Amino acid sequence: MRVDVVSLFPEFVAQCAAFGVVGRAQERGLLSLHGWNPRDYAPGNYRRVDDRPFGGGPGMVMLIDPLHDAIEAARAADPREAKVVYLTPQGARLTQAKVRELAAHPRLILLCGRYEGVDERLIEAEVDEELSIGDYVLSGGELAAAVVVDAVARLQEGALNDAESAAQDSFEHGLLDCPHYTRPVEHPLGHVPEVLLSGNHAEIARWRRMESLGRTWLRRPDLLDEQALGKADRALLDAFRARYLQ
Ligand SMILES: Nc1nonc1C(=O)N[C@H]1C[C@@H]1c1ccc(S(N)(=O)=O)cc1
Repeated sequence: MRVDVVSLFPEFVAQCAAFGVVGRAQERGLLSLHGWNPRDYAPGNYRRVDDRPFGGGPGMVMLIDPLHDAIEAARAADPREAKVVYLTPQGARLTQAKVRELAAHPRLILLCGRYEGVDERLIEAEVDEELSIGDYVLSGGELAAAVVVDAVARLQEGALNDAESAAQDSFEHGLLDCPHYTRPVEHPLGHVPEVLLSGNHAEIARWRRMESLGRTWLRRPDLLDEQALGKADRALLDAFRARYLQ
C-alpha cells in the first residue's frame, strides 16, 4: 500500500510512522510513505501557501494552487488510482470499519490542513472523502494523518505477527476488547482471573467474550446493538449484568 501525505510538515508524519509495527511494515515493503509539501509548489520568493479569508474573520486559509499542484504531483508519482482523504473536524468519524475499507485501497493521498483549513473549491475538486479522528480541533491535520497511517498499516497482510494479530479482535466484531493480564499471577495490585490460568480454552474464550460484551455495554453502549446479538451473546451479556449489578 502506498500513502502520500500532502502537508506543510511531511516529515512529521514520516517520523510518526518510523517506529514499531508501522516502521516494520515499511521495512517489509508492506507500506510506502511519501511526503509532498505544498510550499514546494508555491511561487515567488515568499512561497505563499495561505491567505486571509474572504468575508473577513480570524485566521488564514490554505491556497488552492500549491495544494492542487502537490496533490497532482503525488497522483502522477504512481500509476495506480489514489483515494484522496482530507483530515478535518468536519469529516465523517474515523472508525475501524472505515480503516478496514481504507486499508484495502492500493493508494491513499492524505491531505493535511493547517490554519483555518483549506479553500472549499480545492476540497470540492480534489477530495474524495473528508474524515475526522474526533470532535476537537488540532493545529494541523498531520496527527490525524499519522493516526490513519498507523491504523491502515497494521491491517496490511504480514504487518502483525501472530501474537499481535489478536489485537485486531478488539473491533473485528465492533465490541471493545476484553481485559488483558500477564505475569505475575499474584501482585500487590491484584490477581489474575482464575479462568485465564485454567488452560480451558473454551472457558477462556467464553470469559473474554463476556467481558467484551459487558465492557461495551458499560462504556460504549452506542457500539452495542443488543437486538443483533445472538442467543449465546445475549446470555453472556445477561450473566455479566447479573454479576455487575449484584
Ligand atoms: N479533528 C480532526 N480530525 O482530522 N483532522 C482534524 C483537525 O482538527 N484538523 C485540523 C488542522 C485542521 C483543520 C481543518 C479544518 C478545520 S475547519 N475550519 O474545517 O473546522 C479546522 C482545522
